[in-house]
Amino acid sequence: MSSSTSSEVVVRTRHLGKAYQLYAHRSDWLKQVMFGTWKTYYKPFWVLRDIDLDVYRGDSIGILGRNGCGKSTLLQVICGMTLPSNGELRVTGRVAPVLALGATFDAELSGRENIMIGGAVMGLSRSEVLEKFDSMAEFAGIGDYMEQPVKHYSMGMRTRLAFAICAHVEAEILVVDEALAVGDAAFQRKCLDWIDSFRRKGTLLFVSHSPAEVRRLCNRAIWIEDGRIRSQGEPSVVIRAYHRAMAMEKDDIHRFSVSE
Ligand SMILES: Nc1ncnc2c1ncn2[C@@H]1O[C@H](COP(=O)(O)OP(=O)(O)OP(=O)(O)O)[C@@H](O)[C@H]1O
Repeated sequence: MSSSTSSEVVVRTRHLGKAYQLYAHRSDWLKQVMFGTWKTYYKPFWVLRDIDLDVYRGDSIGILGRNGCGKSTLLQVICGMTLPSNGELRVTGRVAPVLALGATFDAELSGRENIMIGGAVMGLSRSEVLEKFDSMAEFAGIGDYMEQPVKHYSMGMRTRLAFAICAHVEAEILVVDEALAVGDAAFQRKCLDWIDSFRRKGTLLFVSHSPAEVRRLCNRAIWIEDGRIRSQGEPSVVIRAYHRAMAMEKDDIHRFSVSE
């Protein structure tokens, strides 16, 4: 636990694992639905294994790891978007998941209508959403597109809308999964400034491929490899270990291709 955080654990996982069901043929899915009680028609693909994690109130945790190692899945499990396959999970407090919220937008509805629904999903009353609407619209900064169906939005505009809602729901835990990667420089700056102020009062879980961002915003880093926590602790220490492993791997690949 960092000295800047409290002793209250807001996210606790023990031996948490997540497996997806992989089917060799499409028809196997239907067979599983119909005859799954007697026979299994899929192979489990373990994406997370044995995750033991304590997140303290006030922590800002940066999650690192190569593509496909399980970072997003871990956040999705913590947000309640997908269920763990085994182990324990306890989350205390309102969670605002930026990318996950964007993924639930109804593409046929306008930005304004999605704000009304998204705000309600995040626990705001109708009058609270109406009261905060102008401020959300200003944060999103998408102008007249607020009245257009979301299906006409770019990825960056969807993320702006999702971030604007999350920034107004007074969540205790903010989950940012590479959401900044799709924003332009001005929006990234705005979000980073907002995250910077949020982390002074809330708890942050932040997936990023930018070590500089993790160093600046986080008091702890977690490096995930092949679905397991490989290392966690002070960001600069974890980042150094992660980079060293990446560099050694690059050297191995280089040696292999030279000796071929
Ligand atoms: N619904 C799903 N069904 C089957 N496999 C899945 C599903 N969602 C994710 N996966 C697999 O789980 C693994 C972990 O995915 P995840 O998105 O958590 O990785 P990540 O570390 O966030 O990667 P990235 O840095 O590329 O975003 C990947 O191999 C991915 O293909």
